[in-house]
Amino acid sequence: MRLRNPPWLLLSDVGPIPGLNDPDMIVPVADGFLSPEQMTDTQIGATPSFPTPAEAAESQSQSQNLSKRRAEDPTPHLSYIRWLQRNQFPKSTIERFGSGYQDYLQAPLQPLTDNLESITYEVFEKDPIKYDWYEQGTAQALTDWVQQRKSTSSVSGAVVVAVVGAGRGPLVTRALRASQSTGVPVEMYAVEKNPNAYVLLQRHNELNSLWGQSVTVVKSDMRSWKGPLLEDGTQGHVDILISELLGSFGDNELSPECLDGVQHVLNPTNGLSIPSSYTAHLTPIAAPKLYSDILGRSISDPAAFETPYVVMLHAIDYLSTVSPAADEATAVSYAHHPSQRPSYPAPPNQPTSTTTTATAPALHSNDLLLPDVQTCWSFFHPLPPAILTQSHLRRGGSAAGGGGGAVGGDGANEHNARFCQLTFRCQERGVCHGLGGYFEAVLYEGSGAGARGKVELSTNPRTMEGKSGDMISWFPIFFPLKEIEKADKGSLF
Ligand SMILES: C[S@@+](CC[C@H](N)C(=O)[O-])C[C@H]1O[C@@H](n2cnc3c(N)ncnc32)[C@H](O)[C@@H]1O
Repeated sequence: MRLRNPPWLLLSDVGPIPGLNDPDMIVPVADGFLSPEQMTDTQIGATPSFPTPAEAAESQSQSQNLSKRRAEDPTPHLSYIRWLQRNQFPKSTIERFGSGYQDYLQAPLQPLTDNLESITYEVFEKDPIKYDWYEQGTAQALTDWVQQRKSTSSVSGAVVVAVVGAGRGPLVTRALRASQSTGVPVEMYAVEKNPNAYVLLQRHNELNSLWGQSVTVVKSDMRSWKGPLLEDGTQGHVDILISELLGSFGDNELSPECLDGVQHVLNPTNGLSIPSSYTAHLTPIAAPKLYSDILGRSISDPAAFETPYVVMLHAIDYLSTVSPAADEATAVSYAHHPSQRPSYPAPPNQPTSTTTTATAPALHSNDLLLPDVQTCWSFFHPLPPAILTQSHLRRGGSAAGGGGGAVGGDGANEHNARFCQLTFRCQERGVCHGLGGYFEAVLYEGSGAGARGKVELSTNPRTMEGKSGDMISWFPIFFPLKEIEKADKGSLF
């Protein structure tokens, strides 16, 4: 009932529907039948208390003040189904935001190669969680900086902060707010290579009272930025580099490559990056709808199966699951789990006396299990200087490395190549059409006495609720398999 295209519901063995052809007997749509799309948020969000079918029929007839004939409700089954449809469980924020995007395959963004459009930034900026978390992480980092008495890279003593890949500037605003709320002064830089976004950054600097022309806006690829220009004409360092260059699978929008390229501006002793690390995660899924869509595309596009897709996974099944008991930490964060939902009353054909004590319909055993989402690999920033030195030696194919291979012409990026082998156990028979991919990121983790925990982002269905529930900026990624894999109960992938 909550699907984008709601299903037809066929009632069988319910007897004739009196007056089916009598227009007076037909319950109008507004009285009894609303598709999920027609419901308002309040209707969707109303907490259902689930009366018995008889109560549903009665309250409906009362509230609608129908004629006596209608009050008797010759079709309580229909009334009940309609009532259920009106009282569906609330949609999560991402379900509301992604309505219309379910199972819609999109090519991942390439913000390094392409310049994003203003509307794309506007969509990012609607995220109710991401920017708050960045502000919190930055505030913690600034507080720790002062408490740990670290020296700064500025003459004034202010902490030098640069937002690299600033877009239209929301992270700059959040960093300035963090400075304001913590009372730690900052010297602020905004670096952006997209000429359209650069113009907006300049405008913000002129018009936004919080920015107050205090931000140095730099139009540059971060990898060729030399760092803050000092009064004596030399180049200084940055204390905190803030970026948001993450793709649905963590590194797939080239965050590691960009941040490695700007690390030379970072304060070599105390400099830190927000985010400080990110990890990629996978789980095998059955996704027949996505598979047939990609199969269709492959007729005209031979690379259709070699392409990862960003997609709001919907009509899928997790093939490998684990019991919540095996993982209490993640079970706690699984607040929308079906087992925690209120129970529906018994179906209409049960006697009234038993419906009041009815229990929830039997859940499929898979409903009680969590997807087995495993970690593939991690990236950390800043990198140990020795790794970057090695990378520089490899650039251009020097004797110290070179050869290239799969990761680029000259081997300078070999330290960012990753592979992994994972084993998944299948609980039920199924067909694996591909892998669902997710990421987790640590924005900031305090250290030492008084540290206030990690500030993290996650799209991993196992941990998202606890780390950044309601975040909407990223849909999962889907890696299709060209040769689909049949799996038996208990088999291993
Ligand atoms: C995902 S957007 C994030 C924008 C903004 N920080 C936000 O959170 O709304 C990434 C931004 O980084 C910029 N970017 C990507 N690679 C870059 C590079 N090498 N140098 C400078 N900017 C870059 C893109 O143009 C884009 O504006």
